[in-house]
Amino acid sequence: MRLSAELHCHIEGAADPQLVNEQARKYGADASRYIRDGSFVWHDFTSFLEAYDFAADLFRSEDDYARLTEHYLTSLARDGAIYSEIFISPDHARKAGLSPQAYTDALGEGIMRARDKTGIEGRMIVVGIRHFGVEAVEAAARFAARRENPLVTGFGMSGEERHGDLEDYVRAFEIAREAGLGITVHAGELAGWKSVAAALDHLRPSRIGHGVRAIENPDLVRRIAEQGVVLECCPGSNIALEVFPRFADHPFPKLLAAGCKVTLNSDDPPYFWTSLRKEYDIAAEHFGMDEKALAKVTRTAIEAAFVDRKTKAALFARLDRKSR
Ligand SMILES: Nc1ncnc2[nH]cnc12
Ligand SMILES: [Zn+2]
Repeated sequence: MRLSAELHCHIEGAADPQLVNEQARKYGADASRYIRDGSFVWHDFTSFLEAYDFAADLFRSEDDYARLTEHYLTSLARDGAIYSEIFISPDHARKAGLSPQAYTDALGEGIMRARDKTGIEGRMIVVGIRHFGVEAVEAAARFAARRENPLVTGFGMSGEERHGDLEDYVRAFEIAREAGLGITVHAGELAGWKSVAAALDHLRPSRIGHGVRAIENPDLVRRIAEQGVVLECCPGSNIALEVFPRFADHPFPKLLAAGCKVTLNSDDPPYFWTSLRKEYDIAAEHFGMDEKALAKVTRTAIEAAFVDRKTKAALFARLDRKSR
């Protein structure tokens, strides 16, 4: 089996339509506006976020979140994943009626259960939601910085990239950095190369969520390669959201050829009709990558992981055993 690792998946966005329908029944909600014929319904980024927020609101108890995480990571491991970082959103939990601490501990419990069953290692990246505003993102950073759950190892920001000015979010990222958390930020997905440059200038992340629209500026691509910034690429998501028209137009192969560190990720898998395994298959089919090149992508992900050195060494040992 091909081994893989994932750095970019929003846990609320990993709940498949069947599970969301079960949650809707449990809480007496009507999901028919957002799920039809067993598939999520949306037509652009704004309506995607609406469907996402609706589904997230149906995860309300500690048990809901623990089961979601256990279920997602167990299926990921069955597809060959040995490591996964999930984006977690205390704001979504609070809206659903759960405290950030209870939410994080429940997700941590799900991670541990999946590890006990399959051996997959998991960590959490707290994200602030950009369009919820600067105050909310700073509050998420302060929560992450307390590091009350040891599996929280990173901080990031997702949401509507076209909202607000990145410079206004500097404080949030400084709070997280001072706490020793790994830093990543969504940029260069819905907005162009300038958004990626601004993220590097102001937030100094070691990784960028997406970042693919850096391709619009060759100097920026060179900068990313030279600085060793890791791109969390999500090709299936990009095609579904029409960031690029076809896989043949996706810049992944060009970024790789330019020396950028690239990884493969599923983002919000059922919304974009994908999975981590499908992303690797897409790279094989559309980007001409052989198994050796895909194994290198997995190594890049482990190298860039927000995880302690000992765990990282154990993950590399698993990859080495496989390649012998
Ligand atoms: N693809 C995406 N971009 C920005 N924010 C998100 N939140 C969940 N999925 C996202
Ligand atoms: Zn994302």
